[in-house]
Amino acid sequence: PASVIERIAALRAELDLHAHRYYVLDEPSIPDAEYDRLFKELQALEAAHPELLTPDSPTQRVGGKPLGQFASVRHRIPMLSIRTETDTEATGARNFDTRVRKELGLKESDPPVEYVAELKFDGLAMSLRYENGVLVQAATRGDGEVGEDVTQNIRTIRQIPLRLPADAPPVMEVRGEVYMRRDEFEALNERQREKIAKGAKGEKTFVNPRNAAAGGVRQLDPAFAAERRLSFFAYGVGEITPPEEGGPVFETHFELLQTLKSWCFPVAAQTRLAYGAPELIAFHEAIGRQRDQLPYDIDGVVYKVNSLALQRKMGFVSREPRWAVAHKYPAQEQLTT
Ligand SMILES: Cc1c[n+]2nc(N)[nH]c2nc1OC(C)C
Repeated sequence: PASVIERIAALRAELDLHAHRYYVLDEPSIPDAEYDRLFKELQALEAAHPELLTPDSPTQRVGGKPLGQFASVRHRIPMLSIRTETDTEATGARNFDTRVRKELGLKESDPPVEYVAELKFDGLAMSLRYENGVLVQAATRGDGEVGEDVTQNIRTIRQIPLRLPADAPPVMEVRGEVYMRRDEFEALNERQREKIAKGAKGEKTFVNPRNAAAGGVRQLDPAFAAERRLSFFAYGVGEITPPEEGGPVFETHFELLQTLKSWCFPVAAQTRLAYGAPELIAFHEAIGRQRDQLPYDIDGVVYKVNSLALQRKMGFVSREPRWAVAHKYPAQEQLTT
C-alpha cells in the first residue's frame, strides 16, 4: 500500500533528522516524548508490514543475535597509525613544520604551509563502510591491514548514521574514533559498582574511558554494546568512489571534513585551519588549556598538511604518513573513580 510505504519513509527521514540534531548537533528539535511517539508509530507499521523492514531503519539499531566470534575484515586501504611527536612542548609543532617544509623543498621566504589542526581522541580507530548510502560494515583497525567486523555493535552508536544523504558517493569508508564520554564512563562505573555490591560475579569497574569503549566495541552481544553508550568522531576517509567514477573531488582535507559534516558525521568543533608553525603552536596551547574541560579524553592534537595533492606528494614513511603527526600531551592523572 503506497500510503504505508510513504508514511514509513517519512517517519524514517524525520526520526533520522531528529536523532542527528539530538545526538550530533546537541540541539534537540522536538521533545523526547514526541520522538518516542514517532518511533513507536514506525515500529508498529514495520511490525504490521515486515516486508517493508530494512536494516537502515532507525528501529534496527540494536539488532542481531550474539555472535560466537568476530569475522576478519581486510582493509582495502590500510588503517595507518600516525607518527607521534615526542616533544610534548610547543616546539614539537615547529619540529613538524620544519620537517614538512624541508620535504616540500620550501625556502624560509616561502609562504607558510596550510595545515588542519585536530584533536587526537583517546578512543579506538574505526572504519565505517557505506555502500549506496547504507552502512554495510564497521571494522576495527586490528594490525592496520586486517581488523574485526564489529558492525552490529557500531550500529548501536546513535551518532553514526545508518543511511547517508542522496549526494553521498556509491562507496565510502569513513575513518574516525569511537570513544566514550567521561560522563558516560562515570555512570557506567557507578552501575558496575552497584552490580558488584549486589554480589554480581564477573563484573568490574573500568580504569579509563578508552578501555571501556574498547570493551564495548568488542561485546559479542550488541545489546551489551548499546549499554556502553559510545560516541564517534570522523576524521578522514579510506576507500571512496574515485572522481573518474563520479565520486567527489576534494582539494583539501578541511573540505573533506566539512563534507563529512554535511553527510551527518560528527566532526570535532575545535578542528581548524592553521597557517605555519605559529598557528599550530597556538592550537596546541589553546587545546592544552581546554583539555580538562572537554567531555571526553584526548591524548594530544593532530596536525595534517591540508592540501591533498601535497599529501600525495609527501606520501608515507613505511606505514606512517609524512604529512601528519600526533603531538601528545603528558599523560593526564586519572581522576580517582
Ligand atoms: C590515526 C589517526 C588519528 N587521527 N585523529 C585525528 N583527529 N586525525 C587522525 N588521523 C589519523 O590517521 C591519519 C593520519 C591516517
